[in-house]
Amino acid sequence: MSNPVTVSAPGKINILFKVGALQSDGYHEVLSVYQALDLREIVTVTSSESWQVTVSGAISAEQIQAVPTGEDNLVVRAAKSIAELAKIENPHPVNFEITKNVPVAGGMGGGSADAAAALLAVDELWCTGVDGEALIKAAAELGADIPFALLGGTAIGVGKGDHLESIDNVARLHWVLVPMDAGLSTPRVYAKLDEMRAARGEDPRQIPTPVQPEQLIAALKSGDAREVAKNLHNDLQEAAIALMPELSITMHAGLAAGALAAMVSGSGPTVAMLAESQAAAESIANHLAFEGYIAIPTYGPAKGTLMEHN
Ligand SMILES: C[C@@](CO)(OP(=O)(O)O)[C@H](O)COP(=O)(O)OP(=O)(O)OC[C@H]1O[C@@H](n2ccc(N)nc2=O)[C@H](O)[C@@H]1O
Ligand SMILES: Nc1ncnc2c1ncn2[C@@H]1O[C@H](COP(=O)(O)OP(=O)(O)O)[C@@H](O)[C@H]1O
Repeated sequence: MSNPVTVSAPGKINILFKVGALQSDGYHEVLSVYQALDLREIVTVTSSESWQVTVSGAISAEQIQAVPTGEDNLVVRAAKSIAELAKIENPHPVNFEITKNVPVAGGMGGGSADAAAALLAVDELWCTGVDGEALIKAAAELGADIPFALLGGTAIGVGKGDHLESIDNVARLHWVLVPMDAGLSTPRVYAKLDEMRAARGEDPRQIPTPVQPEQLIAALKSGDAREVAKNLHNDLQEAAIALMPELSITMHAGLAAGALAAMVSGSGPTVAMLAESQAAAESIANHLAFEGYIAIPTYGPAKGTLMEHN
């Protein structure tokens, strides 16, 4: 029996998210400025008699129950893609213990982080030696956000969000995250955006390719959170708010509590609020908690997928 392997991977926010044209495969061309956050998922893998997934963590019991524990969990699919890459016909079953710190179905890539951690952990457990490029390709096939969960830091993603270029020397940003009780389905939010675009006479298949956000990149390097705040934008936000109107109330509560800006994270419904400093993030989180919100202060950029001390 081999020793357990533990790997951690970060949740993310999209500091900027532009949605271009709907493609024939049902995906949209996007431009995403991702930032990995210091909120990490931890996945421990052990050889087992059968495939098993257990989920625990700092998030609510309802959220934990929303995570599938069968073959449809991304960690099991990740292991099977490693087996395929390494040409292992009858892979030895794996027990996965997932410790979640990222809100579920919140637009923060928690499932993608679990998958990224599982790819690395199973690769190590089975000693397959699948190399970096093959691993990244397998990641992209499992989900558009998984290559970024492997990479971490701050990066621009184009294509489906999976063609990545790191942005170096990004100053630390302090965020407050407010998860909602219910989740939003990613495909549903994209479909709602297409519907809203069509209703105002835009053809969702003819949206121009998003341009490089030079001003945002300069602001990220300058360390001026106020400049970053001016350049936050998420094309999916209007669709997420249309599906869950109370998001506007949460965003206003964040601004009233002192946030420089508030936006829906990715496909939502988590709201990400940018703070001027760590002290400001803690103060905003305290104000919001007093009003009954769950509010999590954190920061980015954080490291990508990492082996923990095994
Ligand atoms: C919106 C974003 C922003 O980072 O993530 P979340 O905020 O949900 O975490 C991503 O684009 C989601 O990435 P991810 O959740 O990995 O997507 P996938 O599993 O590959 O795809 C789920 C579904 O989302 C839609 N999808 C995803 C990516 C993309 N570029 N265009 C799309 O239209 C498709 O309907 C697809 O079937
Ligand atoms: N390991 C996993 N963790 C969370 N969700 C998972 C996992 N595997 C599959 N899922 C499914 O993926 C959906 C999206 O979850 P998640 O990645 O947390 O959110 P988002 O795509 O909004 O960032 C969930 O509703 C859940 O059913």
